[in-house]
Amino acid sequence: MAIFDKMEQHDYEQLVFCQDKTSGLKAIICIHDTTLGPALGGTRMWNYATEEEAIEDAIRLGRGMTYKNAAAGLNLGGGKTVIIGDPLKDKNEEMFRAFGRFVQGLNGRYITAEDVGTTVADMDLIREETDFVTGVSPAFGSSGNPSPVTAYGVYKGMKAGALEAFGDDSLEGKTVTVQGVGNVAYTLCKHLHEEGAKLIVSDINEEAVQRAVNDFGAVAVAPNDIYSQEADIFAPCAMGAIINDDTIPQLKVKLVAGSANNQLKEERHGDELEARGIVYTPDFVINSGGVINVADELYGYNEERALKRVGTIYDSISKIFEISKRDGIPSYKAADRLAEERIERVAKSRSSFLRNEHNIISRR
Ligand SMILES: NC(=O)c1ccc[n+]([C@@H]2O[C@H](COP(=O)([O-])OP(=O)(O)OC[C@H]3O[C@@H](n4cnc5c(N)ncnc54)[C@H](O)[C@@H]3O)[C@@H](O)[C@H]2O)c1
Ligand SMILES: CC(C)C[C@H](N)C(=O)O
Repeated sequence: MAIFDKMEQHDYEQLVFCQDKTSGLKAIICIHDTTLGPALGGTRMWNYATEEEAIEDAIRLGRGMTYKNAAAGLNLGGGKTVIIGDPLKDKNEEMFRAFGRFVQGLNGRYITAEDVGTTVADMDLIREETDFVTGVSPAFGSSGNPSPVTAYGVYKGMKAGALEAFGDDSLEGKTVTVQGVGNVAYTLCKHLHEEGAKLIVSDINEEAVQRAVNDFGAVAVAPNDIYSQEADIFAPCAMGAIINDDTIPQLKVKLVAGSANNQLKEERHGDELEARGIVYTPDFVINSGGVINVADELYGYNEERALKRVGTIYDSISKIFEISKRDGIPSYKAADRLAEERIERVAKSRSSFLRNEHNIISRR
């Protein structure tokens, strides 16, 4: 793998490889772009089959955070970490503390939080070693687990998507297929159930499926059968690249709206959804509730302020559909444009300020 070629392709700033023999830590921190501010993005722990797969995930996710933070109007750049290992078997205290020391070594260029496979308890361990972590226990004045807030944002964004797809933003009576009923999707299912939606769920974890069946009357299907269900909305809430050549022809829905990062395997899959008349709510906009919530900690966490801002995901998704129609481009491109234009504007205006400008870290 030609790593510098890859970094050059999408203009990545920095990849940091972190190794600690005692704890077994093998982590890759990707800092994609810090034009808007320090790179904020979660830490994913996953049992990657190869190191190449881990690097690929880190860089795709890191770039996604640049776009997410920019589109959300945050003064933050984008980055992400992947830790190679099984989150159910390989975690230990020393691992997260060693990771925290690596984060501290970056002196604020990167700020971490939760992602798939990591929890508030892991963030508390990281906090023992660094100031640059969010999503730690509320007892430390933090916002805690970002997942329920992400779910609230996805719910709001799904309603905006429903308005576009069905001409009405009510989800009552709609059938929603949910792929992966983990931390985010469990709360999403709760909102959908409360509004009167019917749920069809799949997960590779049988316990997670059972919980959704028991708590929300969801119908369970096998993981590979989730795409072909007769439904109105598909909510991908597990891993990325699930909108691809195999899955698109199976979809019978009119709307794709879920929390997973990097849902489109390639950009052309966004074009394909558009061509088939399936409305797509861009992933990094609809799932930005968690990062908006943890970013609020950098100003001294205020729940009311954070939730109010997360609620505006409805308007952001609607705005993307407007740009999409105005410019005659698919929604994923409209979202990219929104983020890229903001980064360009800020980069231009910054050139007229002094180097020690007002920034989020200096205000902590
Ligand atoms: N947690 C957040 O605040 C947040 C914020 C933004 C985006 N996201 C993204 O949302 C997605 C879900 O995050 P989460 O925090 O809920 O993670 P999670 O690990 O709690 O949940 C993911 C669930 O997906 C299941 N899963 C994995 N592969 C599957 C497959 N092939 N088919 C069906 N189920 C499968 C897992 O068993 C798990 O239950 C991830 O892509 C994550 O990056 C999360
Ligand atoms: C900063 C975190 C809340 C990041 C989150 N896992 C996301 O992908 O947005």
